[in-house]
Amino acid sequence: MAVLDKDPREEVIQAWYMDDSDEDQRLPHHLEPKQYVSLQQLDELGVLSWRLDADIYETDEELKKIRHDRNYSYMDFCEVCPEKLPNYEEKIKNFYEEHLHTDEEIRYCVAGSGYFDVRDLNDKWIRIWVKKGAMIVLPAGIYHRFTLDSDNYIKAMRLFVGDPVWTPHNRPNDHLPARKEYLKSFVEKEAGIQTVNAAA
Ligand SMILES: CSCCC(=O)/C(O)=C/O
Ligand SMILES: [Fe+2]
Repeated sequence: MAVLDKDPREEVIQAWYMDDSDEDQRLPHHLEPKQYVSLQQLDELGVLSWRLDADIYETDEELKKIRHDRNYSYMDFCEVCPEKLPNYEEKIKNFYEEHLHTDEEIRYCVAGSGYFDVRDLNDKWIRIWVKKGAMIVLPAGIYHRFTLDSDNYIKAMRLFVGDPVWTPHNRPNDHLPARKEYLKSFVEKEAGIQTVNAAA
């Protein structure tokens, strides 16, 4: 019997559908019963992920290759805690406003942990828990938000193609080309599947 190895990403990235409660945003907000979302399902939404060795990010060849292949020329760090992040309270509030960007949001958690929430195609919230070693890419045009978890600390590497643009476009902003392109990619995928089926 073939034994399937566990995907190493699952040790540092987990995702699940959220409940609607107004309780503290830093709690997990699982549905009852819990409903997990696979990395494959995230991939289908355009959310890419890797597991890297965060202890060696300065010399890591795997990170170097991802940056090279995807043209991530810009890099800095964002440490989210009151002592290190200027205007902490305002930033925390803004990160949790539902928004989109006109470019990918690329984050590599090198310490701590946090939640990136993304909307699925039925507009339901999926909570993505990233821990040390998790790198994720949220595609341009996806509605999302970020919050710390109850450990209250994350240090994330931020990557970007060229000069960074961090502008959040709060929902609703459906007229933006990035949003339209994001939604169009699903129509195209669907059409592609139908073309393959018709040819079979
Ligand atoms: C962990 S990085 C802070 C969150 C952030 O940069 C962002 O843009 C959230 O959408
Ligand atoms: Fe964002």
